[in-house]
Amino acid sequence: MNNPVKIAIEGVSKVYQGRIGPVVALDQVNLDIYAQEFITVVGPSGCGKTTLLNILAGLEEASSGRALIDGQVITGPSPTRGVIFQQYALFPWMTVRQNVEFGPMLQKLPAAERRKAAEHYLKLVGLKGFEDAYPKELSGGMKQRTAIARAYAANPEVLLMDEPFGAVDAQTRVMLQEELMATWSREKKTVFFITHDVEEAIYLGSRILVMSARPGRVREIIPNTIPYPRAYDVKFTAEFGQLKQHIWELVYEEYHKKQAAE
Ligand SMILES: Nc1ncnc2c1ncn2[C@@H]1O[C@H](COP(=O)(O)OP(=O)(O)OP(=O)(O)O)[C@@H](O)[C@H]1O
Repeated sequence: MNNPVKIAIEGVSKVYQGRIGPVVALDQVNLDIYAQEFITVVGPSGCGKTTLLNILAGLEEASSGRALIDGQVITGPSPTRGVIFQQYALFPWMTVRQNVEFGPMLQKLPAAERRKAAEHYLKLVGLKGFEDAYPKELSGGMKQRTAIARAYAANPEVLLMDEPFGAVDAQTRVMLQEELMATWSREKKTVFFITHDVEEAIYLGSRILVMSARPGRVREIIPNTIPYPRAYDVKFTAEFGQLKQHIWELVYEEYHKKQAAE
């Protein structure tokens, strides 16, 4: 890839002091993520995916090693890095529009521009007409769409997504995947996207990071050369099938290592 390195993960390890002793969540993870890449991350449960994302978000500190963004060590959260979790974190006392305008408001954008940004992204995620609803009046999928619109509207350079579509129904999930890919193609953000779903990882990712069972290490990084924009039926091609088989085998192997260790 010719783009500059946007995020550098250099020898990152993380040890938690659990009640039954130390837990090594990450062990010497090294990875360069280039500007405008779409990295998807898969690996067995507990292999440290969320821990790695939290370190990139600046929500947790590495025990050793370091993570850098644009050459600067990450020391805390920043509006240039938008985080989307599986459980939509919306402000319940704000309407959909107010939630989406929150980032632009922090950035002190004039009211008219904030409104324009909110309208644009709410339309994009299919929530036009629900601007004045409160989160409690929305379905799970709609809440997650609001969370996504909110993250986009803050216009971050990097999107850190932790199983963002894990809690929505299958049809909504497909729509959100397509919308995310379209937004990424248009706005060329750098995306770090965790998923349990191997198909989703291949459909979206320009590279797929497979992590080993705990302690989390880089097991393999698989380039995905299927050209963008990818239509949904790309999933039925031979190239997709081969990637799927390879990644499944890796994940399956790691899953069994995890079972054997427990
Ligand atoms: N705050 C904490 N204190 C102690 N141990 C923790 C803490 N957070 C995570 N861990 C442990 O670190 C390991 C990695 O957790 P993490 O949530 O990063 O994994 P994950 O790959 O995201 O898992 P999943 O796919 O199930 O979401 C797990 O063994 C977990 O129990």
